[in-house]
Amino acid sequence: MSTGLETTGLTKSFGGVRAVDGATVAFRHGKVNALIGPNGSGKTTFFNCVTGMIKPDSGTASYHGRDITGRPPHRIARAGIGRSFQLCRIFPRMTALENLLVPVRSRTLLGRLVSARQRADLDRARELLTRVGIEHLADVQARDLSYGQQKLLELAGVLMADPETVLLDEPAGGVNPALIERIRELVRALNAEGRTFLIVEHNMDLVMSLSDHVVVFDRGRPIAAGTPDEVRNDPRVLEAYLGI
Ligand SMILES: Nc1ncnc2c1ncn2[C@@H]1O[C@H](COP(=O)(O)OP(=O)(O)OP(=O)(O)O)[C@@H](O)[C@H]1O
Repeated sequence: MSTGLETTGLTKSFGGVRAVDGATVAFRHGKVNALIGPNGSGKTTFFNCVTGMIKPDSGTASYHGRDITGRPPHRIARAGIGRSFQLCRIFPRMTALENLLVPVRSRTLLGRLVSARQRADLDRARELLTRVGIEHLADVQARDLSYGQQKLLELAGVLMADPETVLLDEPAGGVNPALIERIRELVRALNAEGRTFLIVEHNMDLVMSLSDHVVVFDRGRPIAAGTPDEVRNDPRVLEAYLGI
């Protein structure tokens, strides 16, 4: 079993609240992993710690055995981890296509000057819009896309950097059933091509149908991990969710 992203004793407090409390987790590399748990159990904070958005107070995060604890987001991205956000991060007045090109272009000055590179980026952006099924919306301003379409655009944006591991924060939240189905198929296909996924999601149907490995958080730390069937039948998980 190959491990990519791992944490040991990861901890982050906000004031008196231990949002992440000594979390030791190993995700399965090459697989679809899900991180689930009740509201406020620390999933997003955990995500933010491993992607460099916030610095943990203590503990470590590593990727393929290399320490990434507290590294800035661009360094972690360069190591091969891409992420989406719970609330879409897009530029509303830019078109869908422009949204995919902005982060790439601004990455290096050289990149901006080399037209062959620009053409390659443009080709890739169009290819990814097609891949997520919104190529017909390439020239539409992002603010005029539906919320689900914006999420697909954000996924395309994450894929622009060609990350080996993709972290998705609530990809199905607020998205209509048809687009949830598309997201499910996309994750399956991208995973079959070798991409690892780590998904924070409340939609249990999506989690259970998509994941190889599910980690359940409660009060800032994992309380169970295993296949969907294993966690579904775990009394600790039922207790955390239902308080029984
Ligand atoms: N920036 C912050 N300042 C203060 N408290 C925070 C901050 N971010 C998170 N928290 C608190 O940390 C705890 C964990 O929150 P977090 O958002 O990580 O949980 P979550 O599992 O992602 O929740 P949800 O499923 O509702 O998105 C909560 O009690 C939350 O109120």
